[in-house]
Amino acid sequence: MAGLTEDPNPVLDIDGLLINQEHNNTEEENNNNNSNSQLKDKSAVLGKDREENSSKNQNQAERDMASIHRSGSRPQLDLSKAAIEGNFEEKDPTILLPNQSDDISHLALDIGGSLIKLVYFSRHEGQSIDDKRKKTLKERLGISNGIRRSYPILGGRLHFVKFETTKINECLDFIRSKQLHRGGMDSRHWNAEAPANENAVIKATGGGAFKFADLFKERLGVSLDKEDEMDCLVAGANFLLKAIRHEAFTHMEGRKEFVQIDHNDLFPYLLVNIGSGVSMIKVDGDGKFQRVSGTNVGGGTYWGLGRLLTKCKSFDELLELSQRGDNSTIDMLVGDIYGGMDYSKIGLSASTIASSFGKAISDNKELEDYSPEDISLSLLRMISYNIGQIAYLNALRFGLKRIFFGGFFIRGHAYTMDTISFAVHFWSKGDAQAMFLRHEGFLGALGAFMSYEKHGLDDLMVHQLVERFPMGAPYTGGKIHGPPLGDLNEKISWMEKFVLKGTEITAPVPMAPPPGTTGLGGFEVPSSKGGTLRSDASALNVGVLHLVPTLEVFPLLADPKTHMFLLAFQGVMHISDGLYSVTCYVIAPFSVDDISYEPNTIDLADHNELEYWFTVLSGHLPDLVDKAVASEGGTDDAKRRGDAFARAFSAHLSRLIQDPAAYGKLGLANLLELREECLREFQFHDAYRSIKQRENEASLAVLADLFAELDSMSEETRLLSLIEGVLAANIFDWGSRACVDLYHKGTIIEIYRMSRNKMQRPWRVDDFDLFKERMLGSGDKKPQPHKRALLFVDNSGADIVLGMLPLARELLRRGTEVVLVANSLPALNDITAMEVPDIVAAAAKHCDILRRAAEAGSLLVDAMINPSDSSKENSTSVPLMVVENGCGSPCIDLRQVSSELAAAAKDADLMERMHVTITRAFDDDVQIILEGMGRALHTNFNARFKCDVLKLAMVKNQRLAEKLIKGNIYDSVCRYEPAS
Ligand SMILES: CC(C)(COP(=O)(O)O)[C@@H](O)C(=O)NCCC(=O)O
Ligand SMILES: [Mn+2]
Repeated sequence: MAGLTEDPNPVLDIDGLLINQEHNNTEEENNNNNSNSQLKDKSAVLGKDREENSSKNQNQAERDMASIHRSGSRPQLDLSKAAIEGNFEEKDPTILLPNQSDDISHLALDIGGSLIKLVYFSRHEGQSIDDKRKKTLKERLGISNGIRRSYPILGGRLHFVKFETTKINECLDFIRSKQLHRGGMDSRHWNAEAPANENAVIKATGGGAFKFADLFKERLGVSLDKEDEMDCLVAGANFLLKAIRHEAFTHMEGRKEFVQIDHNDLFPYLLVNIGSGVSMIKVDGDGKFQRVSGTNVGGGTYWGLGRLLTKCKSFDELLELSQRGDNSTIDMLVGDIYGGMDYSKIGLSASTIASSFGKAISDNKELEDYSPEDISLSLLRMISYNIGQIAYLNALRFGLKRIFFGGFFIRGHAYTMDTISFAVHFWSKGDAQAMFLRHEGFLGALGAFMSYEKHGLDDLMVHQLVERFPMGAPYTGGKIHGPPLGDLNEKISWMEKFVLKGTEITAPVPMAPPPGTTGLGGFEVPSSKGGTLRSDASALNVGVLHLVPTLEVFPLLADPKTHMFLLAFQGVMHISDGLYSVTCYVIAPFSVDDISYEPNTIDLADHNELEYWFTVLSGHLPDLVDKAVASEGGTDDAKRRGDAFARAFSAHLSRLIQDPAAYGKLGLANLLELREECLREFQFHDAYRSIKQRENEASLAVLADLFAELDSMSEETRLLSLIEGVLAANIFDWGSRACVDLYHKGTIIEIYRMSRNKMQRPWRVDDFDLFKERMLGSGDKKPQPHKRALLFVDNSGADIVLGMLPLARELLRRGTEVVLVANSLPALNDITAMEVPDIVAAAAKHCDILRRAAEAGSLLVDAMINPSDSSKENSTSVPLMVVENGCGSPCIDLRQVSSELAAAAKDADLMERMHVTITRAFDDDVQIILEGMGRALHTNFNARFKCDVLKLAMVKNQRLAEKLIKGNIYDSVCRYEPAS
């Protein structure tokens, strides 16, 4: 690559643009001061560019808006026929939107003795724009529009909210403010199309469904349709255990571990629901269960006795007291009886509780002489152990190995869970396992929701559910969680108030010490006791469940357990060249549960890793906020949102450092995605917009020269040069602190050149020779090119323009169809699927191969230079296509990708005919190329595929380089793995 790296080609120098935004600002200021003539010259070029770009920017802005709508983050309101309901004089009257169909909501309730639990559904259909590219792509990939089912859940969200039963009026206000009681349901059927009606019915379970029926009728005009509590508990638990990936977990000695439940081996199990009282239910299948036992000593007992004995005002206060208690002052321990010794013969340590509250009989003390903290702890342990023990005995009675505990007694309280686990472990001698559920308190409400006919929930599969944790969601509803949040403005005000109050969600949280051990001797104090107890609000670790029926598992993930379901056998058998070839019909919708794929490479269960990445992300925050605010014009509104975003994201980090498993299993990819989602929540839809645009323009300006140089090379030199180009250009990464620091030191082209100069082989991971052999063969043997290549592209600017596009061009030249796979939504400076066609169109001006391929892939619909050409259907080239990947993150979890991408991963010709020849797997025809740190290192580094895969990335973080490849920052990874 002599020209680009050594010769100062004049074309390369036309863009002296500095890529750092702050740097540009400084540049402009310097110009104003006339203090730097060199910079002044550059600024002149900049100014001209800006004028020329203003109309382009406008187009871009329009497209961006389209993309925003597509993300579904800003539902469009249909205000036609809007009317104020009730009293016009009222302060905040309810406004009815009869024609609003985008956000229809449906509701089910579980009204218990102490808490009301609500599950409600809001529809947010993605407003996908079906442009010509998409339509042609759908035809080509054989994607039908018929994925939609007749059920109402087409895409929407399930929300989980709770209120104290004593504050039922707040609950009613909440339902009214969100119009949840007008969800369009006739007497029994849940019907999204039905108009709001007078005889609306809401499904409800729990004793309060009877007690408060009149109040609901009076206040909301709705009837409560009562559902059996046990039916609901079981339906809710079965749904959660089947549909939510990280729903069940164990909790021992302060450690939470998620359990992967095999759906084929879920039943039978024991469900222990700890509410005011306790029910124990043997569950044998969907709708198949039996209440086998229970105990009247439950959550109500703890709260009732606790209130009498300590004068506490709330359940949470009582629980909080227990954190600071010492039960040995009041419980009689084995050591008290045996003079401080263990009763080792029967395995009881000195600290085992021999008799709860037993010391009170011999002490000459009154109630006032015991501390409320000690009483609370003693009571909590007494009740938790008792429940654990009875549960185990029932499991033993029916030969059940698994016991799931739910109900709001647990409240995510680590000490309670440890105590129950300890009892089960102790009495079963480790044979049975106590498991807990993240949605522990919502089993009944979910079950009530599922009792609507045709709710569509039980059709959903794990990969169609995405859980998001917007700020405010877990805190919504009732005084204990703050007011119901109506809009962004309210959310921001609430965040501001929250911080002013100095409540724990934003307070700096000390790094938790590594968990200690309890010891096996007996009922010791579990180690999770102590430290700060989170408020009930923040302990409600459930997010909003997004139901996305279009998501699919990436079909090329390899897994030995993956099985295809043979639906019909064609019975054709023929012998050719000594090979038996059997053709059969196959439908292969394998379930994600069969896959042992783990997207994350870095395990954040390692506390050192967790601490490191949290520090890195906190460090990025100020800079990110600056970029985000600038991307929205730096207005006061943007600044306020920027501030709220920073607070919200810090609050998430604080929450997660305290309890890393709070939102489910946590990997680095989840953290990086959480940051993007949090930006979107505060309506920053593309923080790096202008940076991306500038880098694209600078790179496109030198592309023709790059093509000319590449074309003058031999096939072998060119292939090496192309891979070097991809690795070198991956340096343009605004998510890496080191790289951003580097951008202050030079122009795009200078940095690109420097990066190319450092590309000498061998790279730290270097499978290039293997890749070359697959591409070019060895000796006289010329291999068959892949039929199709999927290129997972990463960053905008040089990365796509000077790295991935030239590689795509090479593959096209060799007769391989190319699919560029790009993000659905922005993340850092990653290119999105929406932006790629413009880049391709600009590049196609310099290159016939790209132009013909883009035409063949219908990419040049609007941007085509010669409109008459674009109608030519019979292009001779293999096509270049673009698909969105279904994500808005710098990483990719291949268990949940867009249906477009899934379709592109299947061999279109063969799959269309729905048959494969088993002598040759269709996957052999496909090759995938994963590019960038996020997609090839942080995630998928260890993933195995059914097809050939090339993983390319520059490592832009010193710690990751040391850890993953025993190398250094800026080392390169070129990993080639033939189909497995
Ligand atoms: C966010 C990223 C994964 C993006 O990398 P890319 O996929 O663009 O190569 C990467 O920039 C990253 O891991 N950054 C955080 C660490 C750091 O600042 O060094
Ligand atoms: Mn990136």
